[in-house]
Amino acid sequence: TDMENLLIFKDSLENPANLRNWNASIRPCNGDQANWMGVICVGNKIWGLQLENMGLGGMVNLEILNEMPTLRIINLMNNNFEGRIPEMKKLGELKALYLSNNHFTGDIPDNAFQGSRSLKNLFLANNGLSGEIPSSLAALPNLVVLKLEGNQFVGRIPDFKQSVKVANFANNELEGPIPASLSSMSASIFTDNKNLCGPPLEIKCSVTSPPPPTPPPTAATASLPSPQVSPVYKRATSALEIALILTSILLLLALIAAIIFILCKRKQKRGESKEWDGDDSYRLSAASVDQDKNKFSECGSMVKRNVDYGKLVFLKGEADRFDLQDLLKASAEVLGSGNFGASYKAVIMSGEAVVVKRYKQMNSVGREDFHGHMRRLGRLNHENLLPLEAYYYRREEKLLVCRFMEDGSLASHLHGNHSSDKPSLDWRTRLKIVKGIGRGLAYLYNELPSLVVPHGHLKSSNVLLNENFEALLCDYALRPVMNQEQAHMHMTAYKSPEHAINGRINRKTDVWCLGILILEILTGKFPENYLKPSYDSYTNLATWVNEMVKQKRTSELFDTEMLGTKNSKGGMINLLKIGLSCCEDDPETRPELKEVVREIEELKDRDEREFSSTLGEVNAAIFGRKARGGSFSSFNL
Ligand SMILES: Nc1ncnc2c1ncn2[C@@H]1O[C@H](COP(=O)(O)OP(=O)(O)OP(=O)(O)O)[C@@H](O)[C@H]1O
Repeated sequence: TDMENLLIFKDSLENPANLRNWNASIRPCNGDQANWMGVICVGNKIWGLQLENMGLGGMVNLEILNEMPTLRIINLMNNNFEGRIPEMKKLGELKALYLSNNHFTGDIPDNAFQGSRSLKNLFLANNGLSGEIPSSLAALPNLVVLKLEGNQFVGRIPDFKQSVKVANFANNELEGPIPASLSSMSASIFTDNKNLCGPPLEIKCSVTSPPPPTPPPTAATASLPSPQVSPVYKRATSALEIALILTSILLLLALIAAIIFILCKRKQKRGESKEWDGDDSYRLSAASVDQDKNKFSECGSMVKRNVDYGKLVFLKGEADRFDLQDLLKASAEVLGSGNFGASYKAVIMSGEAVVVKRYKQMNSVGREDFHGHMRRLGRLNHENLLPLEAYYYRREEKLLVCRFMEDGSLASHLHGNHSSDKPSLDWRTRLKIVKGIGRGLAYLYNELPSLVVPHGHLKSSNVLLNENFEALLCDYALRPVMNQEQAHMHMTAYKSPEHAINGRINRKTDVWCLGILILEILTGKFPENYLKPSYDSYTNLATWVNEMVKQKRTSELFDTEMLGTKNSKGGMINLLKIGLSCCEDDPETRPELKEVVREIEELKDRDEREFSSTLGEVNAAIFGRKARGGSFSSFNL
């Protein structure tokens, strides 16, 4: 059984301390819930192994995994596994094999991947693999991502017939012409090899003579440590060049000293006045904050005793309704400590309730650019956006203020406890919310065309609801001012497959977030539960939905707490298809946001079509679309 196989696998490990709960007394899966660490379950079947970064090692018995035909993902990255890569050809349905950053060695048999017809992602980077790249890889029909960098592969790169989207062959000992199918890729993925030639490299291949040696690096790459930098080139660094470098360093030091001097002078001029020299057009002046008086205790910690600080900057052109002191005096309630800092509900003297969000990691732009961006956000005006009312700037910390929404977030409605006061959202309301989200997003795309991800952090806790269940997006367009590292770690956009695979986000990334949100709204499942600690593109809510559809369990997908679904299944299925199309791994096959919003607008809450008649079609649509190239229009029933 799978359980026995996994126990054999565990026994072969040197240090399985992290797999303590793998024992015969508990079943690995309980439905979709995993009882065993690192096991992904779908319907009591072991669907994946997510054992990244677990300190596992040794010459493990990977062959045993071949006996588990339900496996779709094997992720053993960042461990200390040794030995040879097993032949995985028995696992015809395996979609992703992640073995990068281990100590696997030896040749891979040429036919090792014969029959791995579903394999999409293969990560073998940074091991000690040698021999030729197996030609069976080049014939895999669905391969999309191939990472082979940092090994000792020799010989030629086989001619990949399929359309591999992301690949890396760098840092091996490969030689010969780069196959035409890979010639449009970036040259950087072929760097540091023995003797590769042909496009995209600028080295021409010669048929008669051996390929020319690697040329000396260009100025742009000269400073990078590279084993390919020729010793001749190194010697060519003349005394004159060294002298030039030294002179530049001296000039730079002089410049820094001058800047420090000017800054000190300026500070002296300001004297003891701690007035914040903000943007005059916003009449920013200092306001003394007496911390002892504040009841806003948590937030009070943001200010130091007896220091003057700037005022809140109001963005809506109205007279300042309250100031920082009012906020500090207000009774405050912690709404949550989000990923970027805590959020508070503060009720000020007038009885008005506002939300104050503290951000400590919002320093990616200087003061002027920050003000500029806030003003830009302040100009936005749409019924599906929660307006940013005011902000407060300090280098170490920013506060963003908006209206408190009594009716809470979409997340609390979907995942909170329901009562007669707060019943579960019915289908009609869910569709209305989706339409509102779509309109809000489309507006952001129109108004902020220069942003790669106009929202960037779309998720159900950032969709608030008013008393009529209209959706209002919040926390939008903050990416440009957020610290890179924080953004990468916490913003929803950075959980997209494109970011997981090649570290990039793009204009379709918000579409992916919208897709996941639609699936969350329909299934009632919380997407974070489907993101494993070591996120990869194959473990998200969409993967689970796709799997359920494949198993013909579509009727089980929908949130059982969703009321008012009678005579509406056609619309629900159509929305499910739209959601799944937004979650295509490959951004190019995802529809444009405009197109998605148009499709959503066309949905009706009453769709008389019979559920059963659409079920077969959704299966066909989901599994046929890849073969048809993923066109959105292929979803039309
Ligand atoms: N204006 C608002 N009115 C009512 N509730 C709000 C408002 N803004 C945020 N909330 C709720 O307050 C809670 C905390 O929000 P916060 O933005 O700090 O964190 P988050 O959305 O959970 O995560 P993240 O930090 O990633 O944005 C969330 O449940 C959110 O839905």
